[in-house]
Formats: sequence, C-alpha cells, structure tokens
Amino acid sequence: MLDIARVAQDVEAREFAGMGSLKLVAPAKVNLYLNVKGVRDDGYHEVSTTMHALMLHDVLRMKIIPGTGEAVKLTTRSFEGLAPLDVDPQDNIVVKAILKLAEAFGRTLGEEETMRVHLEKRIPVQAGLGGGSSDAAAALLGSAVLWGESVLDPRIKEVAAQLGADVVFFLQGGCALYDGIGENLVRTLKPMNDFLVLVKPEGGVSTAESYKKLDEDPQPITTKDAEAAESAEYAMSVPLLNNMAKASEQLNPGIRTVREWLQEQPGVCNAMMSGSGAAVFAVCDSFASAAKVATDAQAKGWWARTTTFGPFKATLTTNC
Ligand SMILES: C[C@@](CO)(OP(=O)(O)O)[C@H](O)COP(=O)(O)OP(=O)(O)OC[C@H]1O[C@@H](n2ccc(N)nc2=O)[C@H](O)[C@@H]1O
Ligand SMILES: Nc1ncnc2c1ncn2[C@@H]1O[C@H](COP(=O)(O)OP(=O)(O)O)[C@@H](O)[C@H]1O
Repeated sequence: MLDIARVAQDVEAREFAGMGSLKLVAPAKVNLYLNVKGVRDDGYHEVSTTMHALMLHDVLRMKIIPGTGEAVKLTTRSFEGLAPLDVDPQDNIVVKAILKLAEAFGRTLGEEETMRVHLEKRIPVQAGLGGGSSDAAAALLGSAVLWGESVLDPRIKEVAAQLGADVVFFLQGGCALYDGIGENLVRTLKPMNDFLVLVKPEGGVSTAESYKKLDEDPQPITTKDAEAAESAEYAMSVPLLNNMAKASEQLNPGIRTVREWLQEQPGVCNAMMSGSGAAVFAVCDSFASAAKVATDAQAKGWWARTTTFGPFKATLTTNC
C-alpha cells in the first residue's frame, strides 16, 4: 500500500518537473494570544491575536497548462498519518483563492489556460493551525508569479482578506499582532526559534462552531492581561492566553485531555490550544524533550509532531 502511494506521489511530482513550474511552502501557525471580543453585524467577531508561524508546512506545486475547460485542476495528497483531505476541489480554499485573484487581475481561466495545482498536506485540518489559510496565501503568490504580476501587488492582500480572517497573516508570517477580525496588522514582533510539540486529539473543531459556543458563555480576558500580551515586543514575552479554549474543549473534550497530559510532561514549559483547536501546542525546553513528548503522544494514538517557531511565511521556494 505504501509503495503504491509512493509511486503515485512520484507521478504527481514528475508532472511538475521542468521549466514553468513553481514549488511553494505554506507554513502552519499557532495563536500565542487570542482574545475574542464582541460580534459584528456580519456575524464575525472582533479579535486581538498574536500569531506565530511554524516550520511545519504544506507544499503546493503550480503551473499553467493549456486550457482543459476547467479553471483550476487541483489534486491533493496527505502525508505523515493524515487522512486524505475530505474537501471537494471547488470548495478547496486554494481553488477559491486562484479564481478570486484571476477575477481581480481580469484573467479568464479554463478555455486558454488552466491552473494546475498539486497540494501536499502535512498540516492537519480543523486543528487551529491555519493550514487552509496558509495554502490560500501560497496559491495567491504562485498565481501572481505565473501570471507575471508582482507579488507585492496590493490586490493580493485585498483578495487574501476576502478569503478568510487568517489568510493575510500568512503573507506576512513570522510573529505579528492583528486586530479587526484578525486581518488587520497592528505590528510585528521579534519571532522566536524554540522547539514545540503539536498534539491533536481525535476529531477536530469547526471554527464557526467554536465562535458560536463562545457567544453562549463569553470568557473576557482582563485588561491587565490583554495589555501585557498586546504590548509585548518579542514573541517569547507574549503570555499564552486563549479565551476560545473553554468553548472548544466543550465541543471536543479530547482537547482538555491532551492539554492536561502535555502540561505534566517533563521539558514542557507551557501548553495551550491553538486558535479554535483542536491542536494543542507545548513549548519545550529542548529538541530532545519535544521529540520525546511527540513520541509518547503518538503512542497514545494522537497525531503529534515536533517543530519550531520561526520567521516563516507563505513562500516561493523554487522554480522547478
Ligand atoms: C480562530 C482563528 C484564530 O486565528 O483561527 P483558526 O482556529 O480557524 O485557525 C481565526 O479567527 C479564524 O480565522 P479563519 O479560519 O480564517 O476564519 P474564516 O474562514 O474567516 O471564518 C470561519 C468562520 O469563523 C467565524 N469567525 C472567524 C473569524 C472571526 N474573527 N470571527 C468569526 O466569527 C465565522 O463564523 C466564519 O464563518
Ligand atoms: N486547502 C485546504 N486545507 C485544509 N482545509 C481546507 C482547505 N480548503 C478548504 N478547507 C476547509 O477549511 C476548513 C478550515 O481549514 P483548516 O486548515 O482546517 O483551518 P483551521 O484548522 O485553522 O481552522 C477545513 O476544515 C476544510 O473543510
């Protein structure tokens, strides 16, 4: 079975060999600080949040092929113990991103040209790690490059903000404080490079459901704590706070089990759920501690990975 998967993967990768193909990386994130406030008229919530990019990443391969009638032809493959992505191509945020940017740039896809994309998933879904949002940011950059546009074109950021609250962050990356619905950059912080472990219990959490649950029982963060988080200049000085944690733990009790287990493990400095969950991250004192915690978490049947914080963002790595 594994051999079959490897051969299939080679076939997909071979399709992108040679001139005119791009390889992009789409990093995951965690929220060091997430303060959800009131609801706006459009149903979105005002937030104040500090996000930090991680080394863990998805990979996108992109190229333009002669028109097949389809605007975008997307294939996906999941790696490292992740289930296949259960999202129809037309609902995949990568396809939505390309269609929206094509519209903004006045390009017609399908007849003369089709955007061919292969997405390799390593970031789990419904984890609060921003995988879909990061894939969308990478797809915007890749499309712009393939269409001969500048990656600094302001329409890219405008489209990013229309696709989802977190997409803009992945164009900036590193560590940064956002407000609005999460799309408005307040300022950047100096990133850290510590080791962490990501652990996800069985099942996920729908972001929309978690916001709804939080409305039933709001968990205000004190002004003092908010000020401490929002005035930090270094990622390492941001206090870990997330007022969605209770709502998400009610929706998926496995999150609490994972968090409490992580908090007891040797070498773990601090552990907290990321975003709306269901992944919990544990900042560790060394690579050895992080690796041991990840191995022990996997032995308990949870998805777990060791990774590092870093100055990463959605990035074009090679013209392959
Ligand atoms: C909670 C956070 C924290 O970073 O991340 P995740 O846990 O999803 O990674 C974000 O606010 C998620 O951002 P993102 O995942 O881009 O959300 P979107 O696709 O824009 O919205 C999904 C749904 O979440 C709700 N939503 C999202 C953002 C926001 N500020 N208020 C909301 O109420 C809305 O119900 C919306 O329909
Ligand atoms: N490229 C994609 N990768 C992951 N999820 C996607 C993608 N495109 C659409 N989705 C849908 O978007 C939802 C949210 O994306 P996800 O990566 O799970 O973000 P988060 O865990 O940060 O909330 C997924 O549950 C899935 O249904």
